[in-house]
Amino acid sequence: MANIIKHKYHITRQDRNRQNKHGSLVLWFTGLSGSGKSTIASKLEEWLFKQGIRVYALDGDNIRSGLNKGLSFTREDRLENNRRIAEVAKLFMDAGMVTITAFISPLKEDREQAREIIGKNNFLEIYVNTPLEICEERDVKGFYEKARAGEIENFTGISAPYEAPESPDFEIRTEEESVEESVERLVKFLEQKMKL
Ligand SMILES: Nc1ncnc2c1ncn2[C@@H]1O[C@H](COP(=O)(O)OS(=O)(=O)O)[C@@H](OP(=O)(O)O)[C@H]1O
Ligand SMILES: Nc1ncnc2c1ncn2[C@@H]1O[C@H](COP(=O)(O)OP(=O)(O)O)[C@@H](O)[C@H]1O
Repeated sequence: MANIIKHKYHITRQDRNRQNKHGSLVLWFTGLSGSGKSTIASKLEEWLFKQGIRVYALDGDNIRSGLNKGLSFTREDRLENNRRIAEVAKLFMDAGMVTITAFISPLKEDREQAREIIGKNNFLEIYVNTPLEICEERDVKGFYEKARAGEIENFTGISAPYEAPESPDFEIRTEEESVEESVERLVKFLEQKMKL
């Protein structure tokens, strides 16, 4: 980096964690469109917030319509989308938040890049494993129908790939459990992973 000299600030993530009385990390949700990422992430955020935990969820609404406005769904832009999300998630984590991200992050390279930026000890991969047929049946936004009709190109699962995580830290099968059950399991998992 040319002519950039970092100023050393003195309040550390550990100082913030101590003040908050809980740790901070990133819960990185991945899954197809309509798999349930936003629904579960939002309920988890609500649950943690009500417990007094500092939590923030990054989702399409606050990223693709703001910071990442202008990025498309080509491979190159998705990788860049996920890179910026990971950098933002890292800042939130450093600020002491339990940080939740809910993006498709379709390829292993998207998630590996995020893990590298955030740091492997702070990164939990949460795979919302809902079969394509079910996502398509739900078709929450009507995008699958459009993608099948060729009206949306590079649509994940239809005309662009999704690589399922091989060994996620946590897996959710939404055809087998309710949102409430997933959140309950996630909270127990988090309690084991960090001091909440
Ligand atoms: N071509 C294509 N493929 C997949 N998804 C599409 C596409 N075009 C628009 N959308 C809508 O954008 C949401 C996915 O954006 P993400 O930022 O999560 O995607 S990615 O991680 O960069 O792959 C996704 O939202 P979710 O349904 O919340 O996953 C879609 O509603
Ligand atoms: N067990 C479940 N967990 C999560 N979502 C579910 C479940 N069962 C049905 N759904 C529905 O599936 C849809 C998932 O949509 P959404 O959360 O927007 O997915 P994504 O963010 O992955 O695109 C919602 O309409 C939700 O109500």
